[in-house]
Amino acid sequence: GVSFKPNGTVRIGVIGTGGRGGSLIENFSAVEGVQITALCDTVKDKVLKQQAWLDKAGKASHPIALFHSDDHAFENLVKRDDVDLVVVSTPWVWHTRMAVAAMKQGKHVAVEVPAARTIDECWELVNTSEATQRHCIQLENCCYGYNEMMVLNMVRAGLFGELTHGGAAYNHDLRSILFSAEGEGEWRRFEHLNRDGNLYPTHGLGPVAHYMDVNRGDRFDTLVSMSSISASLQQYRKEKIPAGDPRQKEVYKEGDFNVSLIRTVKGRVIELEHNVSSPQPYDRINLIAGTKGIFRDYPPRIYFDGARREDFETLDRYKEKYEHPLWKKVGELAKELGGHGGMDFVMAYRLIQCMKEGTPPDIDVYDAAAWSAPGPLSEASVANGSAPQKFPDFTRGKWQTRQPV
Ligand SMILES: NC(=O)c1ccc[n+]([C@@H]2O[C@H](COP(=O)([O-])OP(=O)(O)OC[C@H]3O[C@@H](n4cnc5c(N)ncnc54)[C@H](O)[C@@H]3O)[C@@H](O)[C@H]2O)c1
Repeated sequence: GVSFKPNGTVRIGVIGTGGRGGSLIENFSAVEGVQITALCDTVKDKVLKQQAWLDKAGKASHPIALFHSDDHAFENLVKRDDVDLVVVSTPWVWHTRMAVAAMKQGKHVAVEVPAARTIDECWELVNTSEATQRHCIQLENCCYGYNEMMVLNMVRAGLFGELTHGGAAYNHDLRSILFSAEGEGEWRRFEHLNRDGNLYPTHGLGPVAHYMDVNRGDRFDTLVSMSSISASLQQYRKEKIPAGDPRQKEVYKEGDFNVSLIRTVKGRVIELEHNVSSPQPYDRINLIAGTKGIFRDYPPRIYFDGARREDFETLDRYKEKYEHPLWKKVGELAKELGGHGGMDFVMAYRLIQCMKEGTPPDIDVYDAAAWSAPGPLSEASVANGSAPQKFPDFTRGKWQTRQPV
């Protein structure tokens, strides 16, 4: 809830200029009043490629500082006095370290998902953000999707009545990406070697947490989790990767399908799934239900108590009234730019709006910690026969008085 000095121009330093970093650079630099002033990656060519893109797009009228000497070059980027906001888009093991370094140098930081991989890292983010009074924003773009924002509006208008349960997932067939020779294939498959749980909880969970005012009137309390056997990556590898390839020797601990149940302090329940290994269509579930109705996504459909028909209907007849004002305002440009159907630009636009006005962001360090925590908590539950795990109260009691987004 900490406001800060408004920024006329928001000067951004980006750490990690790979696939996602490039897309974030494109979306942030499309927002008026943004300057990308510094770029960092361990691969020099990736930094140069982004610099060339900014140059060609006419967005490099100011000098851009480049860092690519080694794994710790980011420590020099975060020290610069021409950076207001640091964006972190690196492999997961680096997220917390980089976010903490940025805040300690007086910068707000926007970090890719998940912001943390362990409960200790979650606390490190919270403690550092509180001590430095700098914001740690988790870049959860799915909170800015068209359906998610419209449904949030409908929840606020009371259409679903008292909320009782939700559903969330990251079900995405990443097999070819996990075995690719570049990009995420260089690091993401390794997360499957020694971990078994929900490795990527925030895309599905963030929007449901917003519907339920988690950390702002309610709070995640307990989690139980179960994982299936690990089979699909081995099968895929057998079919697609040459016999002598060293990857044939890898042993994957991560089960193909992980399912967790989260109970909130107010007694609501969220079912949370993770599956990046099986052949399947993309699905974040995105379900919210209450005493008056239910919405579920993929495909989007809605049902309200008292409807004459017994089946779900589409969202169409609700769009005029409930389309979110942010989508009304920048939706056309967002769709033109295209990142994940436009949600990436809406997120960038909204975050820059907060940075310009000096107002607290929609997703703060308490959300970053609570939405990332199902990663380590599900691992602990799976390792202990699905035993319940308690969420720490990262807000230290403030969830009871914090106002909804
Ligand atoms: N929100 C979304 O929709 C979305 C989509 C894709 C990826 N992501 C997230 O974005 C992050 C990056 O993913 P990606 O797909 O771009 O992966 P990537 O492998 O393409 O990019 C990561 C980059 O980080 C660089 N890097 C690694 N260690 C570094 C260090 N110490 N200092 C500086 N740079 C370093 C790598 O060289 C690489 O260029 C991940 O956390 C991923 O989960 C989010």
